[in-house]
Amino acid sequence: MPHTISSGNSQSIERQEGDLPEVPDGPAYDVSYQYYSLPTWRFTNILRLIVILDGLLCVILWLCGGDTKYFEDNIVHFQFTQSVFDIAILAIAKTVILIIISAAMEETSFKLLDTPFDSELEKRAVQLHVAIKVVPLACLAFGIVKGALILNALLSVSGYKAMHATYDAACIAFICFSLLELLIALFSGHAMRKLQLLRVLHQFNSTGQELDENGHAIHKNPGLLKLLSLAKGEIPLLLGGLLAMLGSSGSQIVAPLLFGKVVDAANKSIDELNETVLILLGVYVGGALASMVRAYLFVLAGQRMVARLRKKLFGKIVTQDIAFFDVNRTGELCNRLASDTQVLQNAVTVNISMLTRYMLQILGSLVFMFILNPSLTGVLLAVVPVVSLTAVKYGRFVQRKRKEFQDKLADAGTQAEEALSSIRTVRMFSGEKKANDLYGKDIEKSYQVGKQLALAQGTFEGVIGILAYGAITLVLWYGGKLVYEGNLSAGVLTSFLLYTLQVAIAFGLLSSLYGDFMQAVGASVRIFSLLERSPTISSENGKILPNLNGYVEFKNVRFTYPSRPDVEVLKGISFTVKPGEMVALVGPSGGGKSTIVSLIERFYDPDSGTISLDGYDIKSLDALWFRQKIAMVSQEPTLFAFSIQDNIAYGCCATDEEITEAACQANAHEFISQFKDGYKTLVGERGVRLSGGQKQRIAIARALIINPVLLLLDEATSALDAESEHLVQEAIDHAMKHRTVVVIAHRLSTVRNASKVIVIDKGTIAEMGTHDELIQQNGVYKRLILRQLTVGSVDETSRKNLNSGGSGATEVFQEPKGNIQT
Ligand SMILES: Nc1ncnc2c1ncn2[C@@H]1O[C@H](COP(=O)(O)OP(=O)(O)OP(=O)(O)O)[C@@H](O)[C@H]1O
Repeated sequence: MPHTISSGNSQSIERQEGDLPEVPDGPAYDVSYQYYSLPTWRFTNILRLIVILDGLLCVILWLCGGDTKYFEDNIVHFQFTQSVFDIAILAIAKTVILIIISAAMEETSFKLLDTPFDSELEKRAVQLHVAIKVVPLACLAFGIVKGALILNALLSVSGYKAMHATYDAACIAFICFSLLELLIALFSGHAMRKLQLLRVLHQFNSTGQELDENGHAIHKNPGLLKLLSLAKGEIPLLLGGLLAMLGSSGSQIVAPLLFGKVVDAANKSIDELNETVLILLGVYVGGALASMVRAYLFVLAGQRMVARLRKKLFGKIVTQDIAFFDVNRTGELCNRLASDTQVLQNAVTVNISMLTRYMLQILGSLVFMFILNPSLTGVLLAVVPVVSLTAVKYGRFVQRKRKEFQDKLADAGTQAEEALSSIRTVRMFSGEKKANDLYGKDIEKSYQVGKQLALAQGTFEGVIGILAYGAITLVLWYGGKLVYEGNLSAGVLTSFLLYTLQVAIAFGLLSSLYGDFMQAVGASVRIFSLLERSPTISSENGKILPNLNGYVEFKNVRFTYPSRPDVEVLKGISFTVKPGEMVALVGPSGGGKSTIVSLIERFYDPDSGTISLDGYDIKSLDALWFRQKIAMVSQEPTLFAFSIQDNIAYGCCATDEEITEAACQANAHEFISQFKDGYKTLVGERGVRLSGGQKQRIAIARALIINPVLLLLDEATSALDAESEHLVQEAIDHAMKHRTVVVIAHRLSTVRNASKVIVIDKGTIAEMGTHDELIQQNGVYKRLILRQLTVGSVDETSRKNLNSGGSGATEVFQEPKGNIQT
């Protein structure tokens, strides 16, 4: 496979296999292919910029000289000392030639870096280095001769009529620029030798991601093409929209011309006036219809694209690892789905359409203006770059301020979201004032930036207004002068002014588009980084076992949360759970019990060691199948805003009978039947509010319905009322039967019945055995139980019983409320 070695945006040189440039010393990482590029601000680009300015300036100065007749005369009756037509043509030719030579020279020098002894290349490089100096030198000589002859004619030839001042300026500009270009070209050899130092190595891994020098993936701003690739499916709609746009822009371009004709016709006859007005009306109606079709097709394409993008993006987000959700806030992710996609929709469809429309409008208007009056157009062209450069420069500043403002507003939004989503806690602690103060502070910060934004935006509009209206006034004055001198009709001046306004408005709108595109670039970086992110824990293509007994084994498992890389949470955990056993995890808070359960669910993979199910490393099993075989009932289960029936059948497809059966087993059928809509009752904010015990029982039914081989339980510590607790406990006891169970135990009755109790303390197994064995050991477990008894409601006799260490101590834990909250 040939490797592309690109030497800048415009050139690329094919290299053969084995020609890979050497990778700098550093860590070993997977580099699939690599190429070099050059920085933007380098010798050739600076030279190109100068020659383009040279060409533009000479042509503009030539166009600005005098009226149409003067302009025509100096082409048709060309005289060497009376016209700068030759200078304008030479300046354009020089621009084109120097751009071509500089590109070829850079490409040749680049190739020479990798094949330094290629004599053909060396010869070509010498020729190009000579040519890049000869061209400006020849132009300089020409300019000096012409300048000298003009000066001579001015000083000593009688009857010589001086040229228009802008023509003299064109001649002087041509000489100065040629000299400057020659001076720069003298350094071409030195600059090309420096390419070796300047070139930047780009390297990519096998998935096509660019890596930095340390081998880490770089997230780059996607290019316009990549952005457009999002709208690939909408190409027919967009093409239709573009066609319609040609029609609507065409009508806008022709309209001012007809306007002028109406003014002129009004000075001639009523018939001509009627006829011209009718044509103008026809053009306007046609344009409006085309606009309608354009708007419809573009908006439709945008809507289709954004709907597809949102589905794809959500699909990507929802399949990410749990570790991803530890570091990305839900609010931010929802924001990407809602507003980033919207920004992209606008950029890829509406903004692109606007960009094309305004460009067409500007170009078309300029062509018509040039046909109407070249010298008036020249005056306009001289001021347009000043206005547009100011607009772009200042526009960027305003854009930065706007971004800052939006960031501050987003901070305030997060604050509000946090307070409102935890409104019960806020109310419980009378935290309304505190929440209000926090939100108020953030809003105040955004307001301060908002004030600066208002000032920047106001000044921006003022400055651009002064410049734009100044330009229009200048054109008006110059056009008025031409009308006054009889060189222009009032109708043509009217058309011209309307075109000027059209160009000014289009420029203004173009500069506002810049901000939209920048916003889209930001949004697309975030969206593409999500679309291209592959979860490290793959869900599919693993082994599916025909039978599962539920034998779980942890072998020296060590684990650190990716979001907290400096703290090792599990430090070498090993234990087994045999089929049908109930193993209780107990221990002080923060010890790592929930982490063990998360690892069994394969929310995360361990850093080292293995977790196996029936002797198979769970990493080798198909995660989708595997998760169907285990179920988790947590302390505070989350129910979705669906019907009760859909909540119970969330993890599988089940018949109504199966759902009812599961609900019966979970002691939930009775209370569900009491609702007016029974199993169809909606749960959540728009539906019924369920009590903690009811939620738990629905969660148990949800777990039971998939008939899991392995049941994971986090016992509720919240105080359910006695009746509810009894019902929940009964349901749990029922669910545990004939299953392998791992339970984070908070109840003494659970640990007492457990086949094995594992005490987890600071990421290690502190003790392991049955309840009775651990009580005998007089260690962490016993201390936990004693502490519980100290704060619990068990009487003094019971504590003495326990302290005596006798197995009879277990009897005291039959207290229904006696749990071992840790
Ligand atoms: N998603 C996470 N990201 C980073 N650190 C975490 C995460 N979840 C837990 N931890 C940290 O891991 C350690 C163990 O937490 P874990 O929840 O497993 O303990 P636990 O024994 O279940 O505690 P508790 O009984 O209070 O629920 C704690 O220090 C905790 O702060």
